[in-house]
Amino acid sequence: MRGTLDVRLYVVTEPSLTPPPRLIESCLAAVRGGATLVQLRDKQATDDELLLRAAQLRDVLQPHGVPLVVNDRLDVARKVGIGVHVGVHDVAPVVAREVLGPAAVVGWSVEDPERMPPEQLAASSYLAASPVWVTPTKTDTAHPLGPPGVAAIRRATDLPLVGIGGINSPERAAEVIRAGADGVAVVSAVFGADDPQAAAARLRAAVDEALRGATP
Ligand SMILES: Cc1ncc(COP(=O)(O)OP(=O)(O)O)c(N)n1
Ligand SMILES: Cc1ncsc1CCOP(=O)(O)O
Ligand SMILES: [Mg+2]
Repeated sequence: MRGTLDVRLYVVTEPSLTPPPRLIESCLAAVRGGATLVQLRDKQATDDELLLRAAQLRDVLQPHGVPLVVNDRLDVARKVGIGVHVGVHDVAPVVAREVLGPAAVVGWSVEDPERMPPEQLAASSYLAASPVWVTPTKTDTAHPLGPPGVAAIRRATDLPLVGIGGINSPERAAEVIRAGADGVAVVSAVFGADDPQAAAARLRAAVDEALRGATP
């Protein structure tokens, strides 16, 4: 594993699949199945709702040693004492790092391997190759990178790297790892499954097996 952050199975919430009454239960099921990192991604919640959900999730994940990251919202991350994931159209990793301090998890989406300024890399805890494949879960994405795009990012940095987007099977998860990623980030493959724990376990097993075969 590169770095100290465990990104092997990163689950990202989505209000239509993890509605508020089921949010905590769904995330805990994913963790029981082997999720190593959780992102609270909710663009519909009010500020108060997001703050409350973030604090509750932080508290239930903490005994499992699974870090929580909030999507986009640096203000929420700062208030709740959690990490943040930022994309190309959000605040830059250098800004997030300055606000959250050296110990925080700061994740950054990479949509183009040619656009990875060293100062942003230095401020990031992990990178997400985004998207690897087309996905119905998020349609306003950049052009899919495919496994070759993941490999190009891998050649440019040693930071922990996940692929996200369209990773809808253990086979695709393994393909992303074989391209050079350290883990996979998924929404629907876990939270859209009838049994999120079992789905997470299958993905995690595929990631672990592919990692065993990957060159160190
Ligand atoms: C792990 C991970 N990777 C990529 C994204 C996408 O971020 P972004 O491009 O900022 O898009 P939104 O999620 O904000 O719609 C992500 N959230 N998480
Ligand atoms: C949040 C996000 N960022 C890039 S693709 C994506 C959605 C991934 O969803 P799924 O795992 O269901 O394809
Ligand atoms: Mg964003």
